[in-house]
Parts: sequence; C-alpha cells; structure tokens
Amino acid sequence: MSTLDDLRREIDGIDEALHDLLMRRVEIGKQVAEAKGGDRGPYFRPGREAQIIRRLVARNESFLNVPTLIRFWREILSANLNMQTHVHAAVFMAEGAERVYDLARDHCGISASIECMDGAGKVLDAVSSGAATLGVLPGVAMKAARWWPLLLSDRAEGMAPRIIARLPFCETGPEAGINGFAGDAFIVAAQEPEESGEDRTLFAVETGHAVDGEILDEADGFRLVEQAGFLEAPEGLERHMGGREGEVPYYRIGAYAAPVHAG
Ligand SMILES: O=C(O)C(=O)C[C@]1(C(=O)O)C=C[C@@H](O)C=C1
Repeated sequence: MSTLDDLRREIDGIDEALHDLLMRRVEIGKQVAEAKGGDRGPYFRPGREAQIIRRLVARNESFLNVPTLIRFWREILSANLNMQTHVHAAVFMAEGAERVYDLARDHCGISASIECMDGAGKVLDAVSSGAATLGVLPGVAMKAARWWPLLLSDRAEGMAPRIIARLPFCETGPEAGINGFAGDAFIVAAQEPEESGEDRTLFAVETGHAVDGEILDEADGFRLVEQAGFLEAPEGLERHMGGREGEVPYYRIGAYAAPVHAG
C-alpha cells in the first residue's frame, strides 16, 4: 500500500503536469487570438465554449462531479479569453436578482472586471457602445425586470446587442426567487450568436400571428418565443404569413447553447 508521502508525491507530479498543460493551453490561446486578427470575428465564442464543455462532460467519469468539472473549465476558458481581450461585464442588478452577479463572475472568471448597473437600458447602452464587452441580465422569467423589448429598438450607438448565451450552463432547475427571479441569466453582446450544435433561438414575434415554439412572455405588442435549434427565422410563422419578404413581423433577438445537466 502507498504511504501518505507516496500519494502526496504523486499529487505533486499531477499538479506540475496540469500546470505545464495549462501554460501550454494559454500559449496556444495567444496564437488563436492572433489568428482571429483582422476580420476573423469576436474573441468571445460561446458556441465553441459550449462544445468544449459538452465534450468533457460526455467523457467524464470517476468522482469528479459535473458542476466541479464545468467550474474548472469556466476559469480555464475565461483565463484564455481575458488574455486575448480584457473582459468588462456590465451586470443588471435588479432587486431580487443579485445572484446574477455570481453567475457573471462564475462565467467571466477572476480576471474580468464587473460593473453593476441599476438599469437594463444602461447595460445595453454599455454593450452597444463598446464600453462593456458583454452584459449579464436576469432570465426572462423575471417579468419584474423585463428588458427583452429594449432589444427591439435601435440604440444610439453601435450594434444592437443580441442574446448569445444563457447562464448557468450547468442546468440546476428553476429557483423560486424574489420578484420572479428564476435563477438564470442571459449574456448579451454586440455580436451575432454562434451555433454550438444544440441551441435554442429567441424571437420577438408581433402579437396576433401564430407561431410554433414556447411563448415565454408578451409585452409591447410582441411575444417572446423560444424555438429549439439555431434558426434564422421562426418556424410556423412564414407559413402563416405566406413568407413574403418585408411582411414577417419578427426580430431574431438571439440564440444560446442549450445547457448541460448536472447528471
Ligand atoms: O477557440 C477560440 O476561439 C478561442 O479563443 C479559445 C477559447 C479556449 O480557451 O478554448 C477561448 C475563448 C473563446 O471564447 C473560446 C475558446
């Protein structure tokens, strides 16, 4: 049987091997950033991150539980991203949804800076002007903090923010929170969502038009509809409208990688 000293020596060896690999991973991340130079797109790639985590969760065995595995990789991915570009997250701290700060920190990692704001509009302005890399807002179940209709209006500067990820990526189920907060959050950014292989798309569809999918909310003459898949247009709606260009009253407000289950 191994002695305590033998086992600790083995742990020291594993730590050094892990550290070497982490240093190598960050080196490659630097090269990835260079490869992204010019018009090769944004640094933050939520679709790619979802694929990496899903692959590891699928091969996970032993006593390492899935939430812990994901926690490790969130910091690894964030370290790499923060090395490519400093991540500054703007967080909407609605009353009752203070946990959104923890979701943002868990996602963005220790190297990111996080700024709390008291309005969703301020977060969206910071994102579209480029003052913030991304915004984190409470999930749409929290009607008291309804912000998704703001995505339908033009913003003063820059690109209209889009929903590109949902937190937490490790599904824990809805929480009975204060003011309707259900324990989840969305990430918005001034970039198009990217496909991960298992996604959900969010559309705002003018009320009064039949559409497939799940209706999550309704406000300002629009329904917030979620459909499974990475879709360009809402399913069911074009059929109804006859598919004529310019007549389809909807906005594609984002898409996100479907979360994994803690298992
Ligand atoms: O694949 C990329 O585009 C990377 O920048 C690398 C990496 C990673 O560490 O694996 C880091 C940040 C991105 O959000 C996605 C993945």
